[in-house]
Amino acid sequence: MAKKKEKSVNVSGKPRHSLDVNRNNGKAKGDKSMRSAATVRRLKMVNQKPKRDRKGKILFHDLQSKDLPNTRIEPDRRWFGNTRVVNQKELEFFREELQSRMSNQYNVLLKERKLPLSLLQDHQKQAKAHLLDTQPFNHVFGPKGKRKRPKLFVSDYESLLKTAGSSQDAFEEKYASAQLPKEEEQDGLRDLVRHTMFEKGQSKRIWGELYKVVDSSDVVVQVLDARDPQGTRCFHLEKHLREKCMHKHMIFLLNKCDLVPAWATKGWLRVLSKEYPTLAFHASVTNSFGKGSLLSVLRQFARLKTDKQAISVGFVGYPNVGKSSVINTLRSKNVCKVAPIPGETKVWQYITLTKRIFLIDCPGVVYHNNDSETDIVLKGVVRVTNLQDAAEHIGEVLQRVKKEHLQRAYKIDDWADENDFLVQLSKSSGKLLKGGEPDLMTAAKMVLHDWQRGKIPFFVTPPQEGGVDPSDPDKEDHNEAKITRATNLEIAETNQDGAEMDESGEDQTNNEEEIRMKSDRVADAMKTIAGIISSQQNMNIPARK
Ligand SMILES: Nc1nc2c(ncn2[C@@H]2O[C@H](COP(=O)(O)OP(=O)(O)OP(=O)(O)O)[C@@H](O)[C@H]2O)c(=O)[nH]1
Repeated sequence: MAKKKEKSVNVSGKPRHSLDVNRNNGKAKGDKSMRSAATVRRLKMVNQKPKRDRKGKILFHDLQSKDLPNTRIEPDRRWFGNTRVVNQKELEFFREELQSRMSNQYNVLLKERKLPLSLLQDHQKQAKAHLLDTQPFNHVFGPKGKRKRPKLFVSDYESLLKTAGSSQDAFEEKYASAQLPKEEEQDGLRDLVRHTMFEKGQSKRIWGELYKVVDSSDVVVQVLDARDPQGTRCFHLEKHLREKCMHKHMIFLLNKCDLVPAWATKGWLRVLSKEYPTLAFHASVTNSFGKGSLLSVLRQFARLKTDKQAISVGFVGYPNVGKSSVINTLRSKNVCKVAPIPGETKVWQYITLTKRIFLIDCPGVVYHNNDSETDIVLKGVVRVTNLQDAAEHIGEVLQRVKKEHLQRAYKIDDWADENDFLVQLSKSSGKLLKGGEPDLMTAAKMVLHDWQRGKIPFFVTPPQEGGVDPSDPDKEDHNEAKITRATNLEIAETNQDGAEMDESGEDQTNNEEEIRMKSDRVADAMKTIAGIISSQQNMNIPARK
């Protein structure tokens, strides 16, 4: 039997090799004279040596797999849920495109929360040097990186310390000399006068009211005085809205356009429309101008916010520019208190215009700037009755207003200086003190009152564009094309990404459909607004003759 068995395994009849795993076939299990299969395998493993080249570098090793598994795993966007993987080029393109879209006031971002806006903002927030802002990606990180070493201008630590010390001394010297005159100027009395009289509309309470109104509004209407639109603008608020509340819309309303010539109003409309949609307005319950246009614009904004039951429209601006008057005009009745003195509106108030539009009146806010006391008085921020040195500001009035207007308004032919003007005025108007002395203070207040109420014609001329004389009505057409181009609307098509991200086919189609409808609606609304704005410029604007 043993012979038979041997034949079946070892056909050749030769003794088996000591490294043959089947060598002990047929032996009893406990027989230790032969290597077990496990021992043979272990020994084989130990004896396996790698093949090396002449320099000793391993060419291959039996224990090492010849086809190395690919340990790099391809990124798959599905791991991250609703995200996309983009390369650096695409990212840069996205940033530039979105930045340019957002800087245009005539664009509206739909589904803003679905856009990775942090990609835009985060990189600005980073305290590091913004290398990629100044150089393309390939020049900074790519294989052909061209980054230069910083120029330190010092060779060792000691000289670095020395340079730092001397530059600090130079800075302190410069800073101290810059501070000195300010400290000298600050005498307590002057400060007190400035505080009580000229800081109206700047209190914390008033700013609180402004932010309450801005926070509650979907559309912010900045009411500007047509006589000095740039002087009554709040750049601070505009920046705040641009940076922090991009979903809110802002429009400019050039009120009191009846006090300036039509060409000046049209000029300002052209200039300001490039930044925000701008409308001309004359507030009056019985005989207004621009009411229809403003109502249509507000209705278009209401159309944009279909997700809301109603929109709120906040009216903000300098004191006395006519915010309350505009609201009264829209409602065609006196719902807000109006007065020819600044600071009449004390707190914000809600007024219902239609079922879908609420209006909010805001107290007048004065924005921090470098205005002199006379500028503040002439912007109508201060109540003239409270002025203690009204005559001081008359010189500026005489400078700003054309002589013929003053001659016509006060029936004075000529004057040497402001004092002479006031003396003549007080005599002709009977403003005399005891003993027949001219009451210069009362005469000066009379002039300032007339200025604030628009009885003395004055306005700031709009900047000229491309050498066109703004006072020349024949040349107005040159600018017409420009404004139409400026108001040409583009809609940010950034929502495509949102649609792409949806995995399920049906949802995606619904979403795309919804987005397309919304885009169409936004495009329609914005086009209508642009149409209203450009058509207003062709209307007969009520104007001072
Ligand atoms: N000529 C003219 N005067 C206007 C116009 N709009 C307002 N006014 C006058 O400007 C003055 C101030 O108007 P208000 O509506 O009280 O101004 P406000 O901005 O609400 O003022 P505050 O209460 O200080 O915020 C009033 O005497 C109005 O009659 C306008 O379009 N044309």
